[in-house]
Amino acid sequence: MIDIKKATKTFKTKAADIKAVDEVDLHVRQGEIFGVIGYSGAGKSTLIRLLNGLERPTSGDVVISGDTLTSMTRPALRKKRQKVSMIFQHFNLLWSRTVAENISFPLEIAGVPKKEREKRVAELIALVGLTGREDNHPSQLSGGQKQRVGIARALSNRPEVLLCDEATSALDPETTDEVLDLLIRIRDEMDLTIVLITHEMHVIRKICDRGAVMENGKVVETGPIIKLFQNPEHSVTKRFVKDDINDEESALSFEEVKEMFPASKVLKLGFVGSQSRAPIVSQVIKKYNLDLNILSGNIKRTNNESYGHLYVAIEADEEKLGLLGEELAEHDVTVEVEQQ
Ligand SMILES: Nc1ncnc2c1ncn2[C@@H]1O[C@H](COP(=O)(O)OP(=O)(O)OP(=O)(O)O)[C@@H](O)[C@H]1O
Repeated sequence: MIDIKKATKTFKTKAADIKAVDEVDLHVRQGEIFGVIGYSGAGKSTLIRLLNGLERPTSGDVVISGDTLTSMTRPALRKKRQKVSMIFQHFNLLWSRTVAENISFPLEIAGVPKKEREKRVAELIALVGLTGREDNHPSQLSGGQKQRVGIARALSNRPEVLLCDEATSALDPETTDEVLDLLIRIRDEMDLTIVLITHEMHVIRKICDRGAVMENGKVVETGPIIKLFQNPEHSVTKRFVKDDINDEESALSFEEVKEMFPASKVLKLGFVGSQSRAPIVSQVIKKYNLDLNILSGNIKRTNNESYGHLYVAIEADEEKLGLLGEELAEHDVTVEVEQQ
């Protein structure tokens, strides 16, 4: 659906040439929610501006549903840009216009007749859950409601692609979740392709199907979200995952565990996929008649799977541990014996 082919964007400044995007190759599939994550200055905003045609790559191509943005005429690009819309961190609403008038604005620019505009605006207001707020001004709305107006406005011209630029960064966690749920719903209902940029890993975890990690203008790692979380390879990805998990591993003192359970071994059980919620561990423990103490754990949900780990102290000899490991491995639960 979207193909970014060896795209580079260099800004020439007095001091130096800055490669904000450096030979990026990315493919985004139709109907997926694709997340780009990176720390400040990684090149995310520049990448998203290449996608909406606001910047032209210095070299390389950006292709959206078969149209190469880099070789389109200005009028054709203007038309295409109506199909690639965007929502912003600070909403970018027109403060003198009402909710309905904000949503109607892109339709006016596109020359849609008044009757049709009114019908479309009413549909969109219902879709984003703002019925009754049509005549409010943005200043009368909460942050979450403002972003709903931003989303409705972005959808007015029935876009193929919705770009989200840190769209939830100014919202509290609960409102963030509501807006993310809305994005999932509109993707499902409208078969939209969504690309979002963020520095918040939980946003990626909660709604994205696949993602890319950027550093210094380059994509350093890409893949399905569950893979990025379960098995991060690049140091930047690892940092993001660690921040998200807020890992308690370091809090685990083996001295304390040894004192409490002198005859036990400490195991780290790793989970990925739907079995995380199934009672596999308790079934296997019962089967081998073992004693188990849970020390700490962390199971997280992505948009459609779970992953995480559990530290347990367990009393068992080598043979039983071997059998336990084999049986859990059959259910895709990994077992590591921690050093003591
Ligand atoms: N118009 C410009 N002129 C010169 N340098 C620029 C321009 N736009 C971006 N840059 C530089 O390109 C690099 C990438 O910036 P970009 O804004 O794309 O990163 P980002 O990941 O979106 O960061 P942030 O989250 O802080 O916006 C930075 O070093 C930035 O200073």
